[in-house]
Amino acid sequence: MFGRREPRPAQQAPGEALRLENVRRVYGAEGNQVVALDGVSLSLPVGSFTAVMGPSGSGKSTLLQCAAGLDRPSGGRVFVDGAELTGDGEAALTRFRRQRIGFVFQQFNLLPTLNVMQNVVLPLKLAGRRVDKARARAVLERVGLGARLGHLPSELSGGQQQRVAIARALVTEPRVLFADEPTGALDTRSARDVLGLLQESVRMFGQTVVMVTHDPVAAAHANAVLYLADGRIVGHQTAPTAEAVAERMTHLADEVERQRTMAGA
Ligand SMILES: Nc1ncnc2c1ncn2[C@@H]1O[C@H](COP(=O)(O)OP(=O)(O)OP(=O)(O)O)[C@@H](O)[C@H]1O
Repeated sequence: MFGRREPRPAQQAPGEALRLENVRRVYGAEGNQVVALDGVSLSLPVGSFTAVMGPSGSGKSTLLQCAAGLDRPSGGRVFVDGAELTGDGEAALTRFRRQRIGFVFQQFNLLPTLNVMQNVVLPLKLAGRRVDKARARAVLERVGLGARLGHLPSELSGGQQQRVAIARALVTEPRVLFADEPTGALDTRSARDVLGLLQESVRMFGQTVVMVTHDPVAAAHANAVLYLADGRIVGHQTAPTAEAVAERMTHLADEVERQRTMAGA
């Protein structure tokens, strides 16, 4: 449970980057509750690239936020690289996040008054870590922005801004990189670049990536797809193709609709 004070020994299998045990998230007060996650358990190996898909409202963002320590589950446990996201209050959770988690948002979330280099080294500063500018520059070169270090976010395209956001997440060498609709605000070509970068970080650097997406083409860049419906994992697919993902999503939407109709009948 969150709120546990005693550190616990690692519960995970070797090579496991992320583990969720029966995670629940219930929003709202008694009598007016929404069950966003209804007992989700999963285990993802180091170096895996997983896409999370499901109909709107199925709990994808909630899953990502709970796994990344941005939100607290109502029940269940989350382990990142063997360590439990313990709940000694917000400060401990924030520290955990800064040390172990990278997060990429749909809307980039760069600080507008800081230039590219300053944005990228910010997480190191916040974590009280040594700011290694040479390393930050190397990461920015890797994402193709080595020549834009002094530019403000407003001077970059959406795709470039997202690549800065990815560099900012990678510079801390996170155990898991979470991305919530990272290509949702991008044109097709920029989206392809960003997905290529995520793939490269997995293939070349053994990064573990978990990405929420609505787009079957984006999901096909992952090694596996997890399907959510009504807060539960209802399917898993390896080596996905865009066509297979689109077909599965169509069936899933039909099935959810059918079950909701039956529940309301
Ligand atoms: N802060 C909140 N308060 C109350 N209910 C919430 C809150 N956040 C999410 N929910 C509800 O929890 C459920 C899951 O939401 P979530 O945003 O995780 O779904 P999603 O699959 O990411 O949806 P989408 O694809 O539309 O972004 C939904 O029914 C949503 O209305």
